[in-house]
Amino acid sequence: MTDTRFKICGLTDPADIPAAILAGASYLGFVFFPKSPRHLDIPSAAAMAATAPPGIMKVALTVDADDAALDALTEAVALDMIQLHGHETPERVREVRARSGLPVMKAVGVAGPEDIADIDRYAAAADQLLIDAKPPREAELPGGNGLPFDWRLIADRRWNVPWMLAGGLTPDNVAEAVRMTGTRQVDVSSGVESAAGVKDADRIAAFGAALRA
Ligand SMILES: O=C(O)c1ccccc1NCC(=O)[C@H](O)[C@H](O)COP(=O)(O)O
Repeated sequence: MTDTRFKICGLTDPADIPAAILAGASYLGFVFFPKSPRHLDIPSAAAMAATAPPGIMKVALTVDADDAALDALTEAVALDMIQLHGHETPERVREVRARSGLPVMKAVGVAGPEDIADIDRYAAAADQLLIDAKPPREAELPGGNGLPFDWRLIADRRWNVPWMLAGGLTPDNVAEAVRMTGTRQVDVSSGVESAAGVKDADRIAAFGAALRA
């Protein structure tokens, strides 16, 4: 399992960056969604991203952002990828890629077999997919809810773009998730936190170790 790449999403403290790097993360995720406990303002994100070593993908997560918001982000923060975590259509995914000049990862929520067709639809438009648990109807946040979905739904599926498994992953269950789905990449947020929006360096290290075990 040593080649499983991972993203630590929702970094809020400058100290989260060395913790994620030390654990072996390939991607660092910054959330731009004011309702989230992980929301960052642009100057804070720019300062944090500037401390990341070369070769680590710095990903901005946005939710149904308009062009002006995306332009403000991409002008100020040294980014390598944009993650769209709202109701963006495949056409909007293509627009964001063309406008930003950055690769785009589209999050697709899965709750049941009826959601698998959506993954196929977005695979034709995005550079990467993030296959996440669909948020419960009453959830305040479209992601970062610490909920897994039934991994058997995607166990035998492959797409023609790179994809990441997300949703409720923890140091304790990530090895099983990789085994069941065959994914080469995973994403975690609340599973490596001590409280909402507060990353825990020991849990980040344990997550990386679980993928190397
Ligand atoms: O993390 C957030 O606060 C967030 C807010 C708005 C949209 C998406 C959000 N997170 C999305 C992610 O990429 C998470 O890492 C992914 O949903 C997995 O989260 P978790 O189940 O907590 O590991």
